[in-house]
Amino acid sequence: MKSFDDLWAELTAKVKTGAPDSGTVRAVHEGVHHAGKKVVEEAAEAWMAAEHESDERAAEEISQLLYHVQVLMLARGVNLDDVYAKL
Ligand SMILES: N=c1c2ncn([C@@H]3O[C@H](COP(=O)(O)OP(=O)(O)OP(=O)(O)O)[C@@H](O)[C@H]3O)c2ncn1[C@@H]1O[C@H](COP(=O)(O)O)[C@@H](O)[C@H]1O
Repeated sequence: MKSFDDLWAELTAKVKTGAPDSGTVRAVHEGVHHAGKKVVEEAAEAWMAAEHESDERAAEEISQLLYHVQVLMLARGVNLDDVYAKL
C-alpha cells in the first residue's frame, strides 16, 4: 500500500530525473493549465462516485484525484511543506 507521502516522493523523483516512460513526467511538462483541468475532471468523477457508486469506486476516483493534485503541485512548483503550512 502506498501513502500520500510515498506517492509524492515517487513522483518528485521521477520528475527530477525526467524518467522516460513516466506519464507523470509527461503530464508535468504539459503544464499547470492541463494539470488543473485534470484536477477538475477527477474531482467531478470523485464526487459522482462518492454519491452514486460503491465504496471501492469512490476510493478509486479519490485516489486519482489525489494523484492529479500532486501533478498540479509539481507543475506549479508547490511542495508539501508549502501546503502543510496552510493546514
Ligand atoms: N496513482 C497514479 C494515477 N492515478 C491516476 N493516474 C492517471 O491519471 C489518468 C486518469 O485516469 P482516467 O480514468 O481519467 O483515464 P482517462 O480519462 O482514460 O485518462 P486520460 O485519457 O485523461 O489521460 C490516467 O491516465 C492514469 O494513468 C495515475 N498515474 C499514475 N499513478 C501512480 O503514479 C506513479 C508514477 O506513475 P508514472 O509516472 O506513470 O510512472 C505510479 O506509482 C502510479 O501508480
